[in-house]
Amino acid sequence: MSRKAGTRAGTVGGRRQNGSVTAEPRPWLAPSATGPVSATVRLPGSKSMTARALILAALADGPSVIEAPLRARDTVLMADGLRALGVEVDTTDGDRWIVTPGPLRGPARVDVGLAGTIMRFLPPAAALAEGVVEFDGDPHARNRPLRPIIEALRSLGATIEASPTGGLPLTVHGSGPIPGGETVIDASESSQFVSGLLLSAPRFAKGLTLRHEGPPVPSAPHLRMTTHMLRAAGAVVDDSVPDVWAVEPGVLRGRTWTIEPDLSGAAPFFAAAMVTGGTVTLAGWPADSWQPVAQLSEILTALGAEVTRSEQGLTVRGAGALRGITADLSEVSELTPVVSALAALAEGPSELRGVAHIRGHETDRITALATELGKAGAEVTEFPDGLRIVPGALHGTTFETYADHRMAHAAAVVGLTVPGVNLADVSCTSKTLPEFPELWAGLVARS
Ligand SMILES: O=C(O)C1=C[C@@H](OP(=O)(O)O)[C@@H](O)[C@H](O)C1
Ligand SMILES: C=C(OP(=O)(O)O)C(=O)O
Repeated sequence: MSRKAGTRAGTVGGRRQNGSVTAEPRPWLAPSATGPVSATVRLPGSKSMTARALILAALADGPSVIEAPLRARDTVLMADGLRALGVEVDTTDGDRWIVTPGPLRGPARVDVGLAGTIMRFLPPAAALAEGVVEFDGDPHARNRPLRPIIEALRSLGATIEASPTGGLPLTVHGSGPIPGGETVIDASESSQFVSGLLLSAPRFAKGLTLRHEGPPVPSAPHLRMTTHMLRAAGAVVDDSVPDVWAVEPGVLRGRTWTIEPDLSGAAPFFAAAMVTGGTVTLAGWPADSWQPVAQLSEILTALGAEVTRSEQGLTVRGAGALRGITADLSEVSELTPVVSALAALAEGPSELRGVAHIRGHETDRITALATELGKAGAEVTEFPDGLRIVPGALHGTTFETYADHRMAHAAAVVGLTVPGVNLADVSCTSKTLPEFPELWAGLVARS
């Protein structure tokens, strides 16, 4: 599995649906392992880092290069959205994207697909443009929370028409950079509200002082990724006061971004080592990462894995049976589906809490996991903010994926040791790793 092959095979094609491009449903039988899986995997770049690099490059004072980007539906649609706004994004070389900023302008139409990063990171950039910019996406994208960031943008000077629910479809009426200044937001439904505002804030006339008020903001490591990358682009950011972020108005510098392999995308591959008692190494892992590797290691270790870092990369070794865990996953909520799959295969019960907001992810992940793992034979109780999972004698089933890539990853993990797990549609993996079915089959073939 070369990183090159991984980045090259990205496809985003398919039938048009509600103005968006989605793939044809693709039923898929999850392959079962015949023994321990032992492999070194090379995965494409982080979705979150690629999205941030694209925005920061588009708002910079000169060209930028994005090395080892993720080429998947979320990042391809982000690049398309920036192009629609007047930014040149050359993706001809899949390993080295070149972004050349230009004056941001409408009229433009942006298809957000089902990407939280696009629907929350691009409207603030559109508020810097001259002209009308329209946003819409997949049917479920209209249900994902957006109101708090739209209201914050309005209070900072933007003119935005939104649907009656406060979300998509929406239209930004731009007349050049908005004033910016101070505002308050409740970002408990998504850290991306904060990240989206901060990324464009250096270009607001007065910068931004943003204060969060409400239940805790989830996904703290993603907020740190945002402030790290802003500073790396030359922005002056103060996050010394909890729940307050101040960004000075100023110039963002064009630069070379090197994107780390996607840690969340690696989670199912690590899970494969754990479920089969094998070893999986993620190659190309940097010594100093901007992704939440400490949190991932802690959770996988609690479940019974051994996690080590070496020159070869980040290695997860299945060290025998899986243990049930009690964990607060709020910092790494996007891992909930794969961790739930591991919990369903563990020796004892697990309780995963602190993730109420994942009901607003690609699907309501709490209900979806309860339903599908329940169908496979686990005893699952839903809480408003999580799940209790009691493993049972699991059996094959048709596993719905709800257009959610991470539901597909969870099903694939269960299928390693449970024959007959049929995914109703694996095409949703194109969101962040279009080559997932082939990479997974190659991995399992090595068991
Ligand atoms: O900023 C980002 O790149 C992300 C932040 C998180 O969003 P939430 O805070 O909505 O969970 C995470 O779950 C998502 O996959 C990516
Ligand atoms: C929550 C996720 O994505 P998004 O960026 O669309 O919110 C995810 O990838 O798990």
